[in-house]
Amino acid sequence: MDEQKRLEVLYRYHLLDTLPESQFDEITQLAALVCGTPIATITLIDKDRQWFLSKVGVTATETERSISFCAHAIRQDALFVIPDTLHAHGFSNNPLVTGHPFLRFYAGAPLIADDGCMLGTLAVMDTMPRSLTGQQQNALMMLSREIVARIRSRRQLLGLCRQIDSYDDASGELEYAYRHMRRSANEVPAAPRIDAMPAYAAETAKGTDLSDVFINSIPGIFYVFDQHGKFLRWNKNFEVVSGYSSTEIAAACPLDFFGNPAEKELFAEKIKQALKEGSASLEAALLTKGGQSLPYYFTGKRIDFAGEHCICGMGVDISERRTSEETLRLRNRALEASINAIMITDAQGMIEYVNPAFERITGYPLSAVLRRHFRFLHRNDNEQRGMAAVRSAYRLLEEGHALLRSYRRNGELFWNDFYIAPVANAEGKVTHFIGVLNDITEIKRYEERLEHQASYDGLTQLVNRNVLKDRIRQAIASAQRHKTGFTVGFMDLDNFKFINDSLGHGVGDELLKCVARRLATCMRAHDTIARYGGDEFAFVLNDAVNEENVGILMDRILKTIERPFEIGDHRLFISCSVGVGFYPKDGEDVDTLLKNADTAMYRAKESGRNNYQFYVPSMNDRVRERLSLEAKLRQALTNEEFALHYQPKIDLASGMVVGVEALLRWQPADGDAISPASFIPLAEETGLIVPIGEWVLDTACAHNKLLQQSGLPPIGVAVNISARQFDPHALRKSISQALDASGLDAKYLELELTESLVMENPDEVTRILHELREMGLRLAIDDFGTGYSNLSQLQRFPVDRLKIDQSFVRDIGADPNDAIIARAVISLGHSLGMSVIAEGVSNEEQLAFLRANGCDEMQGFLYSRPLPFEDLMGLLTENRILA
Ligand SMILES: Nc1nc2c(ncn2[C@@H]2O[C@@H]3COP(=O)(O)O[C@H]4[C@@H](O)[C@H](n5cnc6c(=O)[nH]c(N)nc65)O[C@@H]4COP(=O)(O)O[C@H]3[C@H]2O)c(=O)[nH]1
Repeated sequence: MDEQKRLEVLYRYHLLDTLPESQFDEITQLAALVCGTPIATITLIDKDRQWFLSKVGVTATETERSISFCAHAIRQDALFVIPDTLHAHGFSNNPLVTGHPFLRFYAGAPLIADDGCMLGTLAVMDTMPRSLTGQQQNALMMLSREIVARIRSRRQLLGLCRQIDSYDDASGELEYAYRHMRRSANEVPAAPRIDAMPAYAAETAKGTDLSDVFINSIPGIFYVFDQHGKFLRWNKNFEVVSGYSSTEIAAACPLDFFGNPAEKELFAEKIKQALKEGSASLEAALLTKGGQSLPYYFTGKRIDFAGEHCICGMGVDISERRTSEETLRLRNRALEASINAIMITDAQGMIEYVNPAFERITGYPLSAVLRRHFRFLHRNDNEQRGMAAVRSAYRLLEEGHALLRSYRRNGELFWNDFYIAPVANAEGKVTHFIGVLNDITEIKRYEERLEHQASYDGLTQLVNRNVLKDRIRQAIASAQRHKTGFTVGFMDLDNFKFINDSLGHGVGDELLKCVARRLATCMRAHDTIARYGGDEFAFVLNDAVNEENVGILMDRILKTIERPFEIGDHRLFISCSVGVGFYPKDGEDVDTLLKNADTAMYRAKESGRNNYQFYVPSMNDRVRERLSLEAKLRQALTNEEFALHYQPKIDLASGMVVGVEALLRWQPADGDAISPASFIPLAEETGLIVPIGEWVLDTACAHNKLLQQSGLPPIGVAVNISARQFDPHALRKSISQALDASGLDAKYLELELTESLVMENPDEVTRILHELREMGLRLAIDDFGTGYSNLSQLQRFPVDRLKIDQSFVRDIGADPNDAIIARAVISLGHSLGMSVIAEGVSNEEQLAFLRANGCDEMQGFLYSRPLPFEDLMGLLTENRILA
């Protein structure tokens, strides 16, 4: 129907701008009562305004049509409900929502005239979001039809009045009818008094008062009682629920229906309040005839009925509400007590609630986040990956989960394991989302730590061997793609074990860290350096295939590592050996490349350490040899393949043998004798030098004691100690054991330490040498002149003897420099209070030079080669004097 036609119909009813009529007010009061709302109106929709034919809880008589909810409701012939205006499209900004009376709930039942024309609505409204039960909705629709029925009869009455007005000769009967009808149509009806009667006996009220049909359709109990507490009307339900008959109710007073004295008193007060203020409500237990207490919500309004103030009231069974309130209370409590942060947003993501855990985790209290979009938690980090899942959940109204970087109020990042789920209303429409925020920052950090531990070396923070292998794999793939190559290097620190053993693991660890840092300074950002294990490092140089350039880099590494390290009070000197392999020349897979670089590194060690070697295939032959030698060496001790030979030391002044040097010989059972120069370095590298060294000490001490026991004059025996044996604790122990077992006096045992060993870490060595001296031993520095002795350090060493290296002795006659050095060593030793011995003396010329320059002792082929023990005994017995 078009609007013009609708307005014509509306105007024909002559309803607009009329005086209030109690027959309509009664219905609005009932509507408010039935639906439990503070506001109810009968609204007629005029051209530009809505006009209230009757109203409860509203002061205005009309508003503009543009802001009217009813203007929307009349567009449909069913009940029009807005559960929450703030979430209803097109209503959240309505001035009646944002301003007084702040409407949050609206339900309007259309007033449909006979010809289908919409006159307006019967509407109930509330300032809280809510819904209506099915029964309440039915009641509202029924009341709206009742209004239309009354409008219709009102119109008929008005028509009749007009007809009667036109008949001057109206009869007295008609006159009476006219007056009566006029009252009904336009004036407050003179409702006949209803005396104490059963509900269905109040015939006089029918037609002009509430219809029995309506009363009995009201959910819950309904009653009207006068100021004296006398029941005038009630519905059938009241009788059913209370268990009392209509006669009993008629004889009862309202307070009889309460068992609890406090509630009785309260109800009496509420009656007074309703009579005085117009309305009152309360929750109390209704006592049935059977003695049952039923939780009920009572509302009562003052009405003028039967010529006096009465209370028209309803009672609704709230057992279910109580249960759901209890459930709600529990749920609320769970929300409040939850350790997870929980937030409730509307369907657009605007926050409506957050629990205390939310404030604890994010630092934001409820007041700071209310009506803000929850995305503020992600600050500028809104484009992170997890946000797509969250947005899609909101868009598709479904559950979602994402790991998000969220930010606390203080700006700190936290990892948010975020779950959201949609919440639908009674009609199945999604109105809200509930979000659970789990702060998993600690777990995430732990995972990162684990990940880091799985990839990085905890000490140096370099990547570990697993990552190194991955990087090599990547480098191979890239080199294959781009037809290029790269370099793999293996680096091992020389004599690291000595530092670790003598200075402790703390110093050793610090040194490794410093080495890692220095190594990093030599590399480019896209190269990889890894700690391979122990004192081994490995690296991958991407794109580096040129031997010359790589050689320059290797030199730089050697020089960098050579520089002294200041660790605590220690100034440490260390060198390294590096092996290098190129892809694809030296291996096309990870393992081969690493193996060959490792082989080259061993070659560098064999070549005197502190150098680098590029891999060449022949190195593998050497490695194979070395491996087989190592296998044999491991068996040599148990197979008793070692022997000691002794080379006499001669006092140059007397020409007499004053001592011997023990030199190790290895005669494998199934092959030729192997020179110590070949197997001692291998024994050092493999650690076998330790048990072998113990055997040497034991044997040398035992032999020397045997010499003394055979009646020969006591002489000293010198034993070589290599760097790997120089673990102070183990060394002291094996020396004590050897002396104890043999019974040899410590003063007859001399230890020969190489100059390089002594000078590498002079502070530490000085301390150990003092300890050894305290045991009564004698100490000598072997191969003197080959290292770079620091004279001030030398002075501090508690050493008895310097041994001029045989390389200087060999060419004394031929090379003037060697003669100068030999002479310098002699005078240096003497000036420091040490005796000086020359080794490798093989001819008279050398002997003459040494004598002429005041050297104290000599040893060498000139007098005797190293001899098996039995031969030594023969030589000493012979007592041959050096001429
Ligand atoms: N050309 C020549 N050589 C002479 C002459 N007089 C002695 N020699 C050799 O010079 C080396 C001296 O020993 P070293 O410098 O301590 O050098 C030793 C020492 O560093 C090491 N070594 C030998 N035995 C042991 C041992 O029991 N323990 C440890 N740690 N090292 C040992 O092996 C190295 C080599 O020992 P050897 O082969 O026995 O070689 C010995 C000896 O046989 C000579 O007049 N002319």
